[in-house]
Amino acid sequence: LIPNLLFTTTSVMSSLGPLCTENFQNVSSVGALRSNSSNCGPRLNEIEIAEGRESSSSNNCNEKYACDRQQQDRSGAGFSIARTTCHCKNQMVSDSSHFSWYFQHRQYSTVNSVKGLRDIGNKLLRSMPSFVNIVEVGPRDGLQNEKSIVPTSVKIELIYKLVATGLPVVEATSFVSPKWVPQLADAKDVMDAIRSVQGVRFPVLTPNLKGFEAAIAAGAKEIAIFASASESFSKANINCSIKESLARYSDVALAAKKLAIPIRGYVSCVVGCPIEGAVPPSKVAYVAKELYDMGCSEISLGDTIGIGTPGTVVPMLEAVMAVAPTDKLAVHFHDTYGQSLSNILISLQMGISSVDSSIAGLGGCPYAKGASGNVATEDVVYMLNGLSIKSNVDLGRLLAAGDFICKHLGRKSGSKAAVALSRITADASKL
Ligand SMILES: CC(C)(COP(=O)([O-])OP(=O)([O-])OC[C@H]1O[C@@H](n2cnc3c(N)ncnc32)[C@H](O)[C@@H]1OP(=O)([O-])[O-])[C@@H](O)C(=O)NCCC(=O)NCCSC(=O)C[C@@](C)(O)CC(=O)[O-]
Repeated sequence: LIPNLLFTTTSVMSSLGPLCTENFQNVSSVGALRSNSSNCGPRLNEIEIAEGRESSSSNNCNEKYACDRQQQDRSGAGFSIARTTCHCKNQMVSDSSHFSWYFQHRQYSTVNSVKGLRDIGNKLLRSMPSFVNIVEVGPRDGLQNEKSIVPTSVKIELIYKLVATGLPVVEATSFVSPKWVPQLADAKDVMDAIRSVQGVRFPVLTPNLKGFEAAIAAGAKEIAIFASASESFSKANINCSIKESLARYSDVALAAKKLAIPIRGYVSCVVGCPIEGAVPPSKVAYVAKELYDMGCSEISLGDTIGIGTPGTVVPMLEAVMAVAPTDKLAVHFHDTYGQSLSNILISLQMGISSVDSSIAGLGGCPYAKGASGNVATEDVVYMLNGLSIKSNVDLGRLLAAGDFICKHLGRKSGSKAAVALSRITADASKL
């Protein structure tokens, strides 16, 4: 391996200006765009490979960088990697506020500059939050649709691995009818195993008082209730009308309040329903307001079948923001049409700072035929890092968690970032 080798992964933002390397087709980092002035370094948010060395933070490394561009490589899948050899007195630059990870004895880190982002004269980017709270839904939403029952021990290990990434919230399981969702029939055992884990919130889904009581008995400290903006989906998912569901949830909310248990509320089918088609924003706003008035501390807006685009998400968010405070809202996108990251980006631009996602893009609702997985947590973190938005989640550890569950399920990761990063690592090991 060549020492001091720097790899840069990038995604298209070419309209923001030329880079110091010719024909750079992809640039993922706003910071990188800013920093790529004529002297070529240091790039911000680059993925660095510094074999066997600790990355160190250095503010004055900029002047000490000598940057010899070597070549641009194009892998089979059209993914381009610019290979650049950089020499820096203090070795690779790393911002300790960003992630680093270890893989095959090399250290990877992204370098990013919050200041860089602030300096950007682009009001769309400036309007975004500086921190995003990621709600990991993999162990629940991700696994609930799996045909073969995943052993409880695997679910527990997955949760431990997710906790180790720094994720602040991991939706652990559901206390729903095992006749409806057999995969999560082991909810009590999962909760037993994570009872003593501190510092992470583990909300669980409760569809009624029976589920609430079981969840509390199992040690749940936070619950989630889930209504729909579509009548037909409400019937298919929880066997009652929207009105009946809200009455049920009102009882659950009351019981939760008595125990000071925080409640997360979901609205599903926020842009479309697998049975009814388009769902008007006013219906979403109605259900969101009901949940807000019940005392939900956060309301997650779910594009259950992943058909939304920024064109449909914006009016939906506008309608909901008119009835509930923006800081109480989260977004929950499935990636059926590959729109989830653009939908998240526009949501961030509208002031949302809480995003649901699922490790390796696992997921799908058993009662929403054809819906694909949730947006992958790895992809969300990769994008946030590129935007200099903190999440305190370690991408390397996420990759390990995704790898673990994908191996168990015997399938490829649904995260594009995870697949691409594993390819880079494979390339690097050949050098
Ligand atoms: C709501 C019910 C229970 C109504 O189901 P039901 O059949 O109308 O309920 P029931 O009261 O007639 O009870 C039927 C049986 O279930 C039992 N039961 C009843 N409640 C519970 C409970 N809590 N826990 C365990 N068992 C329960 C109950 O005791 C009874 O058992 P039996 O007497 O026949 O032996 C059912 O429809 C259900 O569990 N649905 C959950 C479906 C589900 O989990 N779907 C996936 C959620 S994903 C989602 O909603 C979208 C989201 C959140 O991810 C966001 C997005 O992507 O948009």
